[in-house]
Amino acid sequence: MGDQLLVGVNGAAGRMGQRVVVLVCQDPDLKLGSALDSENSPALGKDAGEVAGTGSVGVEIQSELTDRVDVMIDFSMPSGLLSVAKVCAERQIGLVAATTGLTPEQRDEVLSASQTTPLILAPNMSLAVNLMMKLVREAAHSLKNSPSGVDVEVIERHHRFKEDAPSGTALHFGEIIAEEMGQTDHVHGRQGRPGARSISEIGYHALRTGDNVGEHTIVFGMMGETIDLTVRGHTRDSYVYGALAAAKYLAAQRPGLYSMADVLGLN
Ligand SMILES: NC(=O)C1=CN([C@@H]2O[C@H](COP(=O)(O)OP(=O)(O)OC[C@H]3O[C@@H](n4cnc5c(N)ncnc54)[C@H](O)[C@@H]3O)[C@@H](O)[C@H]2O)C=CC1
Ligand SMILES: O=C(O)C1=N[C@H](C(=O)O)C[C@H](O)C1
Repeated sequence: MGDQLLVGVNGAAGRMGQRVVVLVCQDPDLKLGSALDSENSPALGKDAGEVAGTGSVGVEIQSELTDRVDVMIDFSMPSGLLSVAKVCAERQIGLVAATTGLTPEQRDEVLSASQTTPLILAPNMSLAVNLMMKLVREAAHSLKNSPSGVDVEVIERHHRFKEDAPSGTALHFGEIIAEEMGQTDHVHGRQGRPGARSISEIGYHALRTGDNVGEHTIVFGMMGETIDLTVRGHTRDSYVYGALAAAKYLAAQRPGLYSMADVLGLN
């Protein structure tokens, strides 16, 4: 098994990190090399597999990277991503960065790691969501000169525990639509008397309900008809499979910034 890729997981005790631990251990091409979490995590010192409910895997959760890994997968918090990006940049470890809710400054700091190491920074690792990004771009491009005007609204649903809103994916859908159609105002919810809707707006609506693992609907509203494009996750594994594909892809790359479209062959 000497050819196995050694994978580190940052945020290993979290909802996503636990599923990454389980699916890395099930993949014959991969081996769990390190499991990291916050220095305040009650999971420190525990076996990552035990925490993930899959039985002992012989890797303890630690707060610092001491073991050798080939690629790091991060599903943590902005502070966790910033720390691990610095380490990956210094040690030239490929980084799959999946954490959302970064400020523009934090995003730039993470992106700077691509000067010395292969990097993917993507708000969504799922195949279906990345394909939907292509479809939404095509719809926005085709509708941009619609004579009656098109109102675009982005609706997302996530579990009650999610800390950032709107989702990183919703914001990215908005960026794609604005690139194609030219809207300049990003409006988050509406209340009171905001007045008639302007065509220069993209509206965002973030629902937080139960254990929903993630749904996004893009509404293209016109006079007389509407197109709704929806993508729904059923389990968190949809994101993990994409992250594992990204880790394998980065292992063969030179330092630089890569995209999930590169990984999934969607370009
Ligand atoms: N790009 C994608 O496809 C996806 C991205 N996400 C994002 O991944 C992130 C994590 O999501 P969940 O697992 O649901 O959250 P979670 O709260 O269940 O897990 C986060 C984990 O990170 C740990 N953590 C906090 N600070 C840390 C630090 N400084 N260093 C290392 N670990 C630290 C926490 O202790 C926790 O175990 C969120 O930003 C979420 O939006 C989630 C799903 C898919
Ligand atoms: O926190 C989540 O759960 C998710 N976060 C990502 C986001 O903010 O876009 C991706 C996915 O929707 C699940």
